[in-house]
Amino acid sequence: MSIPLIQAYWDTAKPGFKLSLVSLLMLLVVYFCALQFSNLEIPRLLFEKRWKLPPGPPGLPIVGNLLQMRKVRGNTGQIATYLTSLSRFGEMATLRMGNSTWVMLNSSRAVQEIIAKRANITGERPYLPVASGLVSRHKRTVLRQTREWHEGRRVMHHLLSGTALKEYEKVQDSENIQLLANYIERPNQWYLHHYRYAYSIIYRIVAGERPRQTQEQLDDFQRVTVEFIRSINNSFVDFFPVLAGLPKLLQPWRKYWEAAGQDHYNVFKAWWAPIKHDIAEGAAPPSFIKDVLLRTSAKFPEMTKKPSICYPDFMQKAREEIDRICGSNAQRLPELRDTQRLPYISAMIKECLRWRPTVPLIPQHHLTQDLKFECYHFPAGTDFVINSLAISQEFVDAAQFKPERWFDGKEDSVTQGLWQFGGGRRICVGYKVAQQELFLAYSRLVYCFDFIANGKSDSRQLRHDALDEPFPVKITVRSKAHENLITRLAERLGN
Ligand code: HEM
Repeated sequence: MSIPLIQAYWDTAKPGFKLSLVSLLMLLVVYFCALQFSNLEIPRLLFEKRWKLPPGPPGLPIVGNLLQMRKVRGNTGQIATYLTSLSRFGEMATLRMGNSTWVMLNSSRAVQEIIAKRANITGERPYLPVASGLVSRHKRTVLRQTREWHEGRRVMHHLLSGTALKEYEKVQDSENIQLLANYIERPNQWYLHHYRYAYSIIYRIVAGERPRQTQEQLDDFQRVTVEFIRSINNSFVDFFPVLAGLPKLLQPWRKYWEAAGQDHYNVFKAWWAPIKHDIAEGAAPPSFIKDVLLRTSAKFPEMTKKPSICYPDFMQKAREEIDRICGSNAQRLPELRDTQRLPYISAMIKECLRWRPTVPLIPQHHLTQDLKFECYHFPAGTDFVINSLAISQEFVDAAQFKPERWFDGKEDSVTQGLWQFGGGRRICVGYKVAQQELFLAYSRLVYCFDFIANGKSDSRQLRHDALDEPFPVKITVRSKAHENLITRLAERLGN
């Protein structure tokens, strides 16, 4: 309704109606203020003198820096500029995000000190009524430390590391051969193949069998995963969680997010139903779900990331390294057991993750106790955010893509010197699986395919969460011998 219309309506309204409307509005304001006070945020701010936080950019009253962040959100180039610019305040910078206080960790040292060394008090997530509540029904594992989270995390850790990891090598190998075969059949749909590769591995680990979902179901799964990731820190309400305490009638946003949550639930339920049925019938293969998940609750893996674009010079160097081991005439594919002998490939993976971080804003780590650190004093409730974009600029010649910078004997560990997988108690539980996946994908794609740009693209706009092609690239198989190798292996697997 436009302002003149509201004015006209107001002028003709009966005085009794006006009075009740004004009273209602006043009641709402009082209610909102009471909620703010009971939330402990306001008392905390009133006694702010006790606390000493790092400096940060000025913001607006009430919303703080929220609008600045919202303006750049969704544009990888702009968000990179904004987040990188926060380094001008030092190793840490404070952002007021509505009711929340974000302390951005702009240096590797700060992350090491706050997130890794003090993991016991920085391992919680903030309360996000929309992303965690309405969209995820408090079930997604990236969120708060409920009893379910502890159990889920313990089980996933057991599942995704140690000796279990060795057992997945076969799964990763065969799904990777499928990826290569898909590249030969439909090279222009490369981005879809990567998604299938990542999710097939997780599905096989969890369900113990190859996925049997239709393309439509797969698309739905990808869509809800992307929607969930986009919902994190997206709604205004997540920055003013007290609003979630209003009577439901006064929460106009609720309907939209509840519908999204229901949709996500339906998609997951459709995936889960056939496995559940097989287990009930005793026909399910040995798997994680059969052995463990039924006793806890269904957990769904987070979206995995795709290998990034490779550049010709580095591609050439990497290829020469592989050729020395696998032969330039397609004698065999690189294997996980070759990792130690292919340090350039490992370094290239780390450099891709540093150069264009796939997770620009690592989800907040919520402080559960007051913390004195160096000259600062942080109140419990502060959110620490690993600013991976700022950290990626700490390197010499940071703008350059230089795999060699990682030659320190720890090239094959994606968590050494890199925070792309987070840290502390919340470190990505799947990073070892991801590392193996990335190694197989990078080494084999570099070995078997040629990549050239297929049109203009801005390398700062990689659109990692895009559902269509994130950047234009033309892909051709390196030689007939490489094609034959892939086809032969795919046939042998019956893929
Ligand atoms: C290139 C691939 C990947 C990247 C860059 C990545 C990155 C991340 C990051 C940054 C976090 C948050 C860490 C923090 O808050 O400190 C995270 C959490 C998580 N990741 Fe990954 N991840 C990847 C692959 C995977 C895979 C393959 C799996 C599963 C097999 C996985 C499962 C999880 C889970 C369950 C969490 C939530 C952990 C928690 O909050 O307790 N991720 N990941």
